[in-house]
Amino acid sequence: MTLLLINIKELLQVREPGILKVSGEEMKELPGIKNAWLKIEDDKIAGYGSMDNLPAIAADKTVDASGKIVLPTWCDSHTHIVYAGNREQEFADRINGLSYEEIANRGGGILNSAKTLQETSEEEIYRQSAQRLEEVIKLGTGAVEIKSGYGLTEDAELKMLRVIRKLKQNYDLPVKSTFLGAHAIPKEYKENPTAYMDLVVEEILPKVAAQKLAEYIDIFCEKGYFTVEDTHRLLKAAGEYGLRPKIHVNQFNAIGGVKAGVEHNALSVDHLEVMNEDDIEILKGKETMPVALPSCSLFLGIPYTPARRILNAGLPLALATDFNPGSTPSGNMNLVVSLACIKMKMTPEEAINAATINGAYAMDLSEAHGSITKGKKANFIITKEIPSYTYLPYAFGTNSIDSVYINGKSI
Ligand SMILES: N=CN[C@@H](CCC(=O)O)C(=O)O
Ligand SMILES: [Zn+2]
Repeated sequence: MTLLLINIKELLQVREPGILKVSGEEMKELPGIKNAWLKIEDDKIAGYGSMDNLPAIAADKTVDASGKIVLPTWCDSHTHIVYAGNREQEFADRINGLSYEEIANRGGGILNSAKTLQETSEEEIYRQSAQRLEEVIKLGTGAVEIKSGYGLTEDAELKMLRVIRKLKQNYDLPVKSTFLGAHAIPKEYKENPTAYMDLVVEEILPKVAAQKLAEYIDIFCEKGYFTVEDTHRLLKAAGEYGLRPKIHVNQFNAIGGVKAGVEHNALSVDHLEVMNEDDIEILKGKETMPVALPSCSLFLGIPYTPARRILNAGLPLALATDFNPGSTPSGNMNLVVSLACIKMKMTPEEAINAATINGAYAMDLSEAHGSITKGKKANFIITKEIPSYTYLPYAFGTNSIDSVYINGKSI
C-alpha cells in the first residue's frame, strides 16, 4: 500500500537517520521542507521532498494537505495511564487549601489510587486504561511509556503490568512498560519501609523479570517516599535483570536522585522541578535524558522544570505528560508543548524537538520514531489548516489536529 501526501504546507522534523536526540543549541533548529510531499509504503516513511521536484509515484491513495502541517506524532515517555477510578475529591480538597503532601500524609494520594486499583478487576482496569490510551492517540501521541505503581502489592503490581502488556498487544503504537513498585510506602509498612523495599526487590522484581513484564525500572526518589540508598539498591538489583532505570527525581526536593540515576546509566531522569547546579553538572556528557512534565507543575501549582538552565548548559530535554489520576489527570501532549513555551520559555522549535525526537530517545525508540526520516515508522500528525507551526503552542487549548496516522494508517 502506497500513500502519498501532497501540497504539505510544511513537513516538520525532517532528519537524516542516526540522529537519536538533540541537545542544547541543536534544539533551536527544527528542520523542515516547505510545500512538500511525503510517501508512505505500508507502515514506513519511504520518501519526501519539495513539490517542485515531485517524482512520478503510483500511489494507492493521495491526500492533499494544502494549508496543513505534517509532523511526527508525539512521543510521551512518562505516563501512568493504567489506573482505576479517579481522585476528583483530592482536587477539590487542594482547592480548599490542602497541599499534595498533606493529602498524601492522610493516606490519600498514591495510596488512595492503590486501594482502588487493588479492588478493581483486571478487565475493568484494562477497559478504563484502553479508553485513555485511545483518547491520547487521537490527540497525536504515537508512542507511549506506561508505569505500574498503583498496585503496591505483588498481586496488584503484576496485575497492572499485565494490563500494560495487553495494551501493547492490542494497539499498534509502541508501548514501553516500567515497573514502579517503589512508588509509595504502603500504610502497613510505614514503621518499617525497609521491609517494603525487601518485598519489591526480593519478591516482586524477580517475578516481573521472569514474566518479562517490564523494560524499565522506576522509583519515586523523594523525601517521605524512597531514599537515595533505596534507589541504589533497587537500580542495582534491576540492572542485574536487564531493566534500565527511568526514575522520578527532584519533584519536591533535590536529595541526590539525579546523581544516583546517572550512576546507574538511567535512560531518563524525570520531573526535575527542583534542580541545583550539581544536578545539571552531573548530566553533562551523559546518555541520560532529563524529562520535564509541565502539566504536573500546572495542576499542582509547583515550580516548572528550569528548562532554560538545562538547555543553556548544553543538555538535551524531553517533554512528557505524566498522565496520572493524582498530579496530572491529562495526557494531552499538545498542552504540554504549549506549557513548555508559555511557562518554561522554550521556543516552539525546542518544545517540538523535546516532544518528538527526545521523547523517543527517552523510550529507546528514536531509531524508528520521533522524526520524519526514511525507514522510520509512518507515525505522523496532519494538522488543520494553520498559519505556521508556532500556532500549535500559541493556540493553547485549541485542537489543531486534523488526523493522526499510526504505522501508515489513519486512526
Ligand atoms: N510523583 C510521583 N508520582 C506521580 C504522581 C502520582 C499520584 O499522585 O498519583 C507523578 O509523577 O506525579
Ligand atoms: Zn510520574
